[in-house]
Formats: sequence, structure tokens, C-alpha cells
Amino acid sequence: MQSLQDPVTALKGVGDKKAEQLATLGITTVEDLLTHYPSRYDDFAPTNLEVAVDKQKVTLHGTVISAPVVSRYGYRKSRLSFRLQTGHQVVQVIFFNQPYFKDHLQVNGDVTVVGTWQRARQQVWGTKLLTVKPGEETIGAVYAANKHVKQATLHQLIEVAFHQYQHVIATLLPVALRQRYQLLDRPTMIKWLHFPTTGEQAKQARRTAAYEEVFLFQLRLQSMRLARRTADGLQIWYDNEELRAFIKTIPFELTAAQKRVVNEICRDLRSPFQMNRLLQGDVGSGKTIVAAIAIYATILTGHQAALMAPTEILAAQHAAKLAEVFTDTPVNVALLTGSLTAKQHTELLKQIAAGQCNLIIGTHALIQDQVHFANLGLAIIDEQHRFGVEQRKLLREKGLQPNVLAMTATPIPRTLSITAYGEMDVSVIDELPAGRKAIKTTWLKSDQGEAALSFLTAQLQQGAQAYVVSPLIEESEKIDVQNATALYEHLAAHFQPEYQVGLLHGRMSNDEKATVMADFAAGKVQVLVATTVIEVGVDNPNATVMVIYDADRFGLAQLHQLRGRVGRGGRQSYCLLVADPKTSEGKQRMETMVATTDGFVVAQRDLELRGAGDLLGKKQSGMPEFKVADPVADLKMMQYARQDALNLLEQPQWDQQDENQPLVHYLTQQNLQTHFD
Ligand SMILES: Nc1ncnc2c1ncn2[C@@H]1O[C@H](COP(=O)(O)OP(=O)(O)OP(=O)(O)O)[C@@H](O)[C@H]1O
Repeated sequence: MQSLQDPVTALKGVGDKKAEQLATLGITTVEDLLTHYPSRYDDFAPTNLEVAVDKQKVTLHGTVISAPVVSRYGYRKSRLSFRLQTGHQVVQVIFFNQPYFKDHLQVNGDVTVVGTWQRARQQVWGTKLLTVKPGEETIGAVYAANKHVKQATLHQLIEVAFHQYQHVIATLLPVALRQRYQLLDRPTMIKWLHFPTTGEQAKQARRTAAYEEVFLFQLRLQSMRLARRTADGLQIWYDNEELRAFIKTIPFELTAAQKRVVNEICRDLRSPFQMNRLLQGDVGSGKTIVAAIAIYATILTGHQAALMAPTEILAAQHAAKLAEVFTDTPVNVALLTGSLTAKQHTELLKQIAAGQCNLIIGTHALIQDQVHFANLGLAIIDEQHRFGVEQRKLLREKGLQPNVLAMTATPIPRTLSITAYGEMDVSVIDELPAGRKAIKTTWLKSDQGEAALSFLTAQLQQGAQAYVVSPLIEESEKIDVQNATALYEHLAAHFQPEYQVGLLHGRMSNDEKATVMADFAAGKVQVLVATTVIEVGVDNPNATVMVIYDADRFGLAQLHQLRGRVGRGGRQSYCLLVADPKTSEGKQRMETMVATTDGFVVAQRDLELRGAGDLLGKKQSGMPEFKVADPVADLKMMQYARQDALNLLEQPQWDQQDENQPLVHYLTQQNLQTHFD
């Protein structure tokens, strides 16, 4: 039986060689070929020759009025020419080295020629020959092609595929949805995408394809969520009183937002289903203590918890902070990073496997194959946008359905998170601890460098500590380090011996980094010159000044992260951006930073300035890529599709209905359980 999943070799005229070539475009099945949608369309509306520009593209409808003649010259060169009557004019049409077009031409026949206009000679040098009738509005699909597979080949194969398989193209979208949004059935959609006769057809087909894409995407996500709700998870039935007693030992009062998210997380832990929750909170909003409470609850029940951080500095910092939070408790903290000696490493792995340590903190080293947990109950992933979907999955697979809590300080506009994190439940800390003062941000031009230094001096005199971030050189970590070192030497010469200056960059050993961080935390170093290694998570509540050089080289999200390193205590904090932006976008970034400290506002602005793909860093975030839909431009569609998918999945017996069989089939193919499996 024919199926769209048939390999392309099932098509007439496609052998192994052509299949290999198609594979270079990621096309292996008939479905791949049929959904290799055009990237754009050429418009073949006729050109008015009277206003045609010399050497520009023209499209002419007309009648062939002289027998086409092919003359050959040189090595394999040829020239095909004939006369074309178009309107009242007669022009000469010439095709170089395309003698085979002769077979498509006959005297008195109607044709459309696309080519370049040679005004002085009254000739058209043709590039395309179409057999369209004059008067018909016409557009032609243009595909992403490469050196192995040419445009013409794609046109031809897609046509073959459509003819051979159109009767097995099942419409996936339920009829009610198609009616509500006036969408096409799938065979028509595919036909009109590839072979539209009008621009309107192509537009309608694109709309259907975009909705189909986001609907299927949301159907997958939502069925994953629902499946989790029915599958067995690990229930963390902790003792409420014991947890409360622990919370009482925290030296500050939790904010209302922290209390709310703690409740959401604890409800998940106690439920018999696996937790898969994202904790979003702006920089400094206090995510760590929330994580600590979840860890404590887990460990109370005799399970282990793991916390994975993006860098060694952060892993070490979390370990130090949590060890302090958990003094005099049954929690014992282990730090598993790449910098352990082989012997320490082996020893630690044994302890983890034996369940002797119950909180394991680490970097990517945590998800290596040799790490075996005795009974992992909770996996926490910090700064989750740095981890891909695969890594999240690996960690989750380490234990028997461990509960997963992902934390991110990158505020994502709520509207986008339904795409980026659609399969997760989301908790948001939307409130900063009381007493925090908004960070005062100033933008200085680089010729005001002196002013920056004297401001810094005045602050140091009042006992402040400061970060100074050196310019970012994206292309080269080496130059980055050189820059930071030069800046460090400059500032050391300026401030020492009164104030100590430290240096932190990515090429230092982990021990060196740890030492300087510890000195900075202890107040032995007042000015810390750093590259962006301090970007995420570094926490020293006494630091109140952040100076960022060449700030226009950083994206908004990164600037917001960097600024978030200060303003973490009760004292007034400052951020100085030193920059001479050359583009208007650069200027707007500086202005946004000066205007607001709210991460969600910054993120929204970033989105407007850059678009979703960039904002989320496609590869890092696990943000899906779409063929047709655009998560920003088609946002409304995404919201509707999400609701539509949920409504469908929640209908009793939806998967028994005939009409939905193509969707059930689709989900099974995607290797995912549906709600009722
Ligand atoms: N409710 C609270 N009241 C007072 N201080 C708090 C409160 N919650 C957290 N803090 C303190 O605020 C600081 C920031 O907290 P934390 O490091 O958890 O922030 P975060 O959300 O992880 O931010 P980032 O993403 O920037 O690291 C810490 O020094 C923490 O001890």
C-alpha cells in the first residue's frame, strides 16, 4: 500500500543516486518532498514593454510567429531563436544553450517567456519558457535548492510525487477547525503551495500550512503534558511539618511570589505524576531558595536530588550557598565537576551510586554515562536555556521518572513561552524581595570614560564593590582575554594599593577562578574585572556597581543578566553602560536599559528588535524551528492552536473517531503516547 512515508525511490524516475542527492536537502520520504515548501514565488505577471527597463527581467505573453531555429556553434553551444508577437509588438526571443525548448514551441502557439530585455536589439534573452495562457495571473514556486539538487529537478519531482500520491494525502485537521478558520483540505493545500495559479491560492495554502504546523506542534506538546498526568511518576510524600520547620530557618521572609511557586512545586512533588515545571524569575528574584525548599522536601523522603548548572563557577557557588542553607540538616552536598582528580571522581561516583550523598551539584558532568544515582527523586536544571532538549531528557532518564524543575532567569515574554516551553508547566516569580532599590542605569559615551572612573572611585570610597565588564569580542576568546587583562592592568594601576582589583576570565583554571571569586565575596577584592563569565547567576549582594564597556556589543538579554549581578542587597546599586552604538538598534538597546529594570519588559523589547529566533538562541533553547509558521508573526495562531489542541485531546474518545484517525496515526508516528495509551 502506498504511504507518504515511502522512500523517494518509490517515485518514478528516482533511483539510488537521485535519492542520495535529495538526502542532502533532508528529503528522504515522499512526505519530505511534498512538504519541501517553496521559499517564495516568482511573479509572472506580464511586463509592459513600453516601460521595460533595459537589461531587467521581463515576462512576456505572446504568440510564436516564426519557426524556431537552433544554430550550434563552438563546443556544445547553441542559440535558439524565434519571433514573438506580444500585443502590438514583435520581439526576437533567444535562448542560449537550451536547444530542447524547441520541442515546446510551435508556430501560432501561445507561450510565456521570462528573460532579460535587450532594448537596443529589441530582443529578450530567455531564461524560462512557460506554457501559460495570456491573461492568466501566474506565479511560480521557488525552492531552497543546492548544488546537488536543482530547482528544475525539484519542480519536476514534486509534480511526479503529487500525481503519484495525491490520493493518499490524508487531511489531518479536523473538519470543524477547517471550517472555523476557513482552511483548505490537505491535498489542495499541497497542490496550491506548489502549483498555484494565483497569488491568492498560494496565500491561502500558506495560511493552512502554517496553522497545520502549529496545531500539530501543540498537539504533540499537549499530549505529552497530558500523558505525564496519567503515567506513573515519583511521589515525594514529604512531612509538611518538617518542611515548615526548615523554611523557618531561612533568615528572611519569602516573598508572596516565592510562597506561591513553592506551593506549586510542592503540589507537583506530592502528586503521583512526574513534575515537569519551569521556574521563571527575573535576575535576583530568589529562585535558589525556592529550589532549596524543593530539594529539602525531596531529601526528607530519602530520595536524592541533583542540580545541574551551566558553568563550574555557578556549580561551585550553588554548592557553597546550599551547603550553608543546609547546615545542621540531613542534606549532604557533593560537587561533581570536571576538575576533580580521577581518584576523587571515582570515589564520588561510588558514593552517589550508594546513596551516601543526597544532593549532587554539577555541570554537564552530571549527565555522563558513568553517573548512576541510587534513587534520584528531583532533577533541577539551572539556566535551562543553556541546555538542549536532549540533555534535559538524559538527566530525566537517570532516575525512575524523577521530577524535573528547570530554572531560568531569562524572562521570556509570556506569549512566547507557550512555544518554547509548551510541554512544561510554568511558575513565575514576578516580584523582587522587599527593600530592593531599582538599579540606576546611566549610558555614557566612551569619551566620558573619566566620568565613569571618578564615579567608581566615589563609590569605592563609600565601601562599595564593583564589577567592570570588558568588551566582548565574539570571534575570539583570546582577544577577549587580552582585553580583560589590559583593562585589569589599567585599573590596577589606577586604584591599587587603596583598592584591590581582581581579574576573572574563561581561560583561568577553575582554582584561580574560585580564589578570585572567594576574595571578591569576602570583600578582599573591591573591583572585579571580568569577561562575560560572570553573566549568569554570580551572587555577591555587596556588589553595587556594574560598569560595562562597549555595552552596545551585547544583546539586551545579556545586558540585563549582567546588570542583574548588582542590586541584590538592600543598598542602592548602579549600572554604567559605556558605549558609542553605531546603529539605531544599538541606541535603542541602550535606551531600553536606561528606561527599565523589568526583565519582562526588556525581553519584550528584545523580541521586537531582534525577532524570536535570535532572542531564544534557537539551538540552545530547544526552541523548535518551523517550516512555514513564524512564532512571532503567527503568535495569535499559536495561541489558538494550543487551545484547539487541548480541546481536542480532552474530548472523550477523540482518538476513536474516524475523522481523527489521521491525527492519531500522526501522533503514533511521532513516537509519542497519546492521552489514552
Ligand atoms: N525573600 C527574600 N528576601 C530577601 N532576600 C532574598 C529573598 N529571596 C532571596 N533573597 C536573596 O536575594 C539574592 C538573590 O537570590 P538568588 O540568588 O536566589 O536569585 P536568583 O533568582 O537565583 O537570581 P539570578 O538568576 O540572578 O541568580 C540572594 O542573595 C538571596 O539570598
